[in-house]
Amino acid sequence: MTPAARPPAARFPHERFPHEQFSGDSARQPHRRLTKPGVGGHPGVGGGEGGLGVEGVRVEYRGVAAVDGVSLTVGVGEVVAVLGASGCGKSSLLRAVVGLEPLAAGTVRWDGADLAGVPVHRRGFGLMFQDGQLFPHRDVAGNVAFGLQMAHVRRAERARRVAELLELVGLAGFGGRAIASLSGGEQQRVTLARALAPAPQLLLLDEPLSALDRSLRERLAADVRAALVATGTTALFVTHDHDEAFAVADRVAVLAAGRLLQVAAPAELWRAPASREVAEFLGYEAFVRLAGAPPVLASALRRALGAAGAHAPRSTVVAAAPGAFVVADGAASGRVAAVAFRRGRTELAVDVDGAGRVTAVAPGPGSWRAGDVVALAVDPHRLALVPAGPAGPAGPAGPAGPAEPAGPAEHDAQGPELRARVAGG
Ligand SMILES: Nc1ncnc2c1ncn2[C@@H]1O[C@H](COP(=O)(O)OP(=O)(O)OP(=O)(O)O)[C@@H](O)[C@H]1O
Repeated sequence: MTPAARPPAARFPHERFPHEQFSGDSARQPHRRLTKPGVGGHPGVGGGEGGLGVEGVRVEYRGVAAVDGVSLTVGVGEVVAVLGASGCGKSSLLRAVVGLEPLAAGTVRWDGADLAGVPVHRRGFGLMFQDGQLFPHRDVAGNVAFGLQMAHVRRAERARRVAELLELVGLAGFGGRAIASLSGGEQQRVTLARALAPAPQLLLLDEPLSALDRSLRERLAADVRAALVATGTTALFVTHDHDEAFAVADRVAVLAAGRLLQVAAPAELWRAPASREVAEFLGYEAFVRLAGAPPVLASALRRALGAAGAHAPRSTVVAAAPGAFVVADGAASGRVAAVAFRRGRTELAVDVDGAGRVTAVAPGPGSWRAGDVVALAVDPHRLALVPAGPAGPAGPAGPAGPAEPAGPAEHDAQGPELRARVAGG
């Protein structure tokens, strides 16, 4: 049971969360088709009128910006994850969207209409939190039916809807179970079903899985996505977990210190981070400026990129993720600093001239020891090209200096030229 499954006593007997008061209109919508409209071509994606439009939003606490000029769209039926480290302003952004936080600047629109002055309960948005805040005295079905009851949906329709949603979240037959008898993961499934029941026009999920252990989180992230897709729900999903963001979202928005650094589909974000800051945040660990790198390393990276159809100009910085270097016959080499066996593969900390210390991998266990020299091949799927920093093509050899920040634009700040070069990489 999640620690905070019990709502505060002050909320009884009305059983109504201020942030979960659904507008009658949205709650009375007939159940949406269990298919997602327009997957991959959502109206509103890329700045259209439909769905959520956040423009230049700033949230301040005592004059200090927690969210600083964020612009973002979520198209109808689209799932966007806001990904960022703790304290970067994710929850503040979400609270501003739902109307719980005043805007110091900017606008929040739905279907093109400015929501300034529209109270929380009239926005038709739903919220789901880390702690599900389920009603402990209601059974599972009673919890899922809550929003429908508030909207005076008829009993038969309610029962049909509850059964459909419980099946959708993998809890068919759980309707009569007491909340206290459920595991943490099952409780979050109930919370999801309850949040989806009134068919909110936008569902905002704030770290909904972070109270669960990692393996459960991974499974549930896939199930959350499946449920959002099946119901065609438009959603903004806040998380600090990269894997979760990549598993759940159509597009991922990277937030740091209140600023939006990049918004892109998961594969695009991984392949073409807009800046070194984004790449580091995604876990890229070594940055090599090709011009000035040791020739052996530069040509090994070039060959790997070339094999994947990517062309790297001399000025490019190549970012390498853990596992980009593989212990195998290859042109590059390095000296082993440490060895760790991890579930079916070995990870070696290897010092590579020009790249610094990298995490190289080898299949299975091995007999490497610190000080050994190992040959390294390069896995192009763990490389990315990031824009060169201010030092430019004549920059220092070895690990690259800091790259220029990408700026706050919603769009991929990398620019069409470099993106075209990495296409297929
Ligand atoms: N009510 C408040 N008063 C003052 N400062 C606040 C308030 N709420 C948030 N902050 C500050 O604003 C910044 C952003 O907070 P926010 O909760 O939005 O970040 P977050 O990315 O959601 O963090 P986490 O992942 O840890 O929940 C933090 O520095 C936080 O301390």
